[in-house]
Amino acid sequence: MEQKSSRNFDLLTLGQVLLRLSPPDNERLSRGDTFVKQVGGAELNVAVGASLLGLHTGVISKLPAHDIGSFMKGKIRSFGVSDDFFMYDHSPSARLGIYYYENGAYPRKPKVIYDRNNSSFFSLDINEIPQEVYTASKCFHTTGITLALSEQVRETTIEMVKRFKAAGTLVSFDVNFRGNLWSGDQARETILKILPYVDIFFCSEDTARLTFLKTGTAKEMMKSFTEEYPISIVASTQRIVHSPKLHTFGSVIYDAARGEYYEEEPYRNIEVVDRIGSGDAYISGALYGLLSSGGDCAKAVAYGNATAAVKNTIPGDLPSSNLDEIETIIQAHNATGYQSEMAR
Ligand SMILES: O=C(O)C(=O)C[C@H](O)[C@H](O)CO
Repeated sequence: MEQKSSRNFDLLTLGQVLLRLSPPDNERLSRGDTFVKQVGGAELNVAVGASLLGLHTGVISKLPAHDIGSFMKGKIRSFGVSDDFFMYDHSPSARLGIYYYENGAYPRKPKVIYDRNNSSFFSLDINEIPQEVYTASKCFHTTGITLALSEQVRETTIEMVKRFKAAGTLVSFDVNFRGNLWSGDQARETILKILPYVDIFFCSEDTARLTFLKTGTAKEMMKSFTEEYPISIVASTQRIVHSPKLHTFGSVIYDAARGEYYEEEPYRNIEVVDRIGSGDAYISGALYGLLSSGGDCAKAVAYGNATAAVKNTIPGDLPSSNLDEIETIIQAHNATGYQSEMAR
């Protein structure tokens, strides 16, 4: 796995930053008088998680040039994530994407309502992205959410993926399939166009089967991506939902150059408070593991699993663990097998 040490950033992510509005406690979206403001967006979540672990990260995005944009910018900076590559929309109709989230409580499911169409990010054009971005970072990460947003954003993203790859940047991509943004067929058709440029690929077993129509075991499917495309690393997370508030989380990583799979005992009996963003937290930990070690997949599994497991226990989209916390949790996980013992 090649890393260019002269690059200023370890990780740049591309995506829409979203304002999340949730009624407090278990109140419903259709009732109540108050919303809690939170900050989200899959690619921002990854940049925040990796920054808290110690990587130098930034987000490439487009925000409205008004107070709501400033609120987001302040929040993002407070996590040490750079706004060097923010573009601003000065038009009178500039707006930030919003999503409304209602917490679930068994047997009522959680609810997501997007209000993001035609927000400022949707006008992101390849010509407004500064050329220096393509050589600014060791790794570039984006997701299927960004590709799903609009034709304009899709074209910009595909072109950026190609330019980052051509500039020698490691390209990381998470399918992150959202059925409320596009269909499986649309996702497959689009993502297959960028897989020739992807180095690190995050794809769940369900998505491999349902979206990419793969068959076989989870490990066979992971390997098959690397046989069809020049992908170096495939990571797949696994979640078992024992009850709405009690989950098991683990992952497998396949290293194509070594022809080896890496996995560890999963985290069991996670007390889930808010699972949103835990997949992104996993990616932040896995990329930290890879980028801080020159491609050690065992480290990626350990840091990815621990960062995701902890995120599940915290409200909001963003990870909040620093390196000390994650390393303490990894040590406890390895030494005592506490989570494993509890399940036996
Ligand atoms: O759903 C989206 O598009 C978001 O980006 C909001 C959340 O932060 C994201 O889903 C978590 O992965």
